[in-house]
Amino acid sequence: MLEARNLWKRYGDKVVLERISVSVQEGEFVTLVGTSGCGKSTFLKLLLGTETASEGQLLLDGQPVRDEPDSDRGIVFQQYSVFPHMTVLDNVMAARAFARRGLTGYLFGQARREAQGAAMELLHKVGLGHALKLYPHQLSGGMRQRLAIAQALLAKPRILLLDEPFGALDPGIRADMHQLVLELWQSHQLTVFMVTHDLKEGFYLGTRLWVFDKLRHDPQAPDAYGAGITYDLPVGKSDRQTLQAIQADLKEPQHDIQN
Ligand SMILES: Nc1ncnc2c1ncn2[C@@H]1O[C@H](COP(=O)(O)OP(=O)(O)OP(=O)(O)O)[C@@H](O)[C@H]1O
Repeated sequence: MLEARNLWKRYGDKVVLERISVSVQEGEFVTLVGTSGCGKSTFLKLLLGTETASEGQLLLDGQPVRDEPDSDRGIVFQQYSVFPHMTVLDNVMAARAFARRGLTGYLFGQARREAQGAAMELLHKVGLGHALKLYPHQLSGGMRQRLAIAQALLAKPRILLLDEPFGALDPGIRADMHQLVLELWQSHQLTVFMVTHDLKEGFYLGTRLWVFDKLRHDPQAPDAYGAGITYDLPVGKSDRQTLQAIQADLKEPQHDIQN
């Protein structure tokens, strides 16, 4: 589904990412870990299309990733900007209106009713059904991230990008959010890329874990070399394809095992 071919990203003389060649299948849940500043968010921005590669190719279904965000890709940041003067429901609807019509867009009539129905359904799914009329300042950190996830999912993306979405949350709330993300990953058939500082979280949530680190280092010129993917590990037990294969096996008639 997604393929990076010898991908490089530089900002001026500073090499941030180098020589990244990797491919990802639909339905994988990739977690990204690495030291602070090594380029994990930059990689997500390349996937989102808000940054372009300095060299190399990034392909989605064999085509270059479009260098602007579109409805294929939704993103959730650690600090999400919501409109403080709008309710939870209106915030999600605004995300949809903007995605469709740009910053000056409003929805009317049938389009508005449809958007409202879809937003309410999603907000129930992420556990904010009781909070439709609240304003952002009335929400807890966990509720705000649920709102951000609903906003990202409203356009029905195939790829969900999560940039340390739970970094600021208490451990108990994080556990709830992990369940929510795993449920949404399966029910929305998403391919997920999630940056985390928490290796345990990376191992628990992902089907595949990438470690970003510098492949080579020059102490005299720290910016001369960028990070690559130094480890690419299969992790987790809840891989959807395996789950589906097991479910399909269970539906098959029992075979004779005599020979
Ligand atoms: N627009 C930019 N212009 C110049 N340098 C940038 C820009 N964006 C990021 N950088 C630099 O690129 C490097 C990688 O940044 P990035 O945010 O991708 O790291 P990260 O691994 O996500 O870090 P963290 O874990 O701390 O969030 C940093 O040194 C940063 O200063």
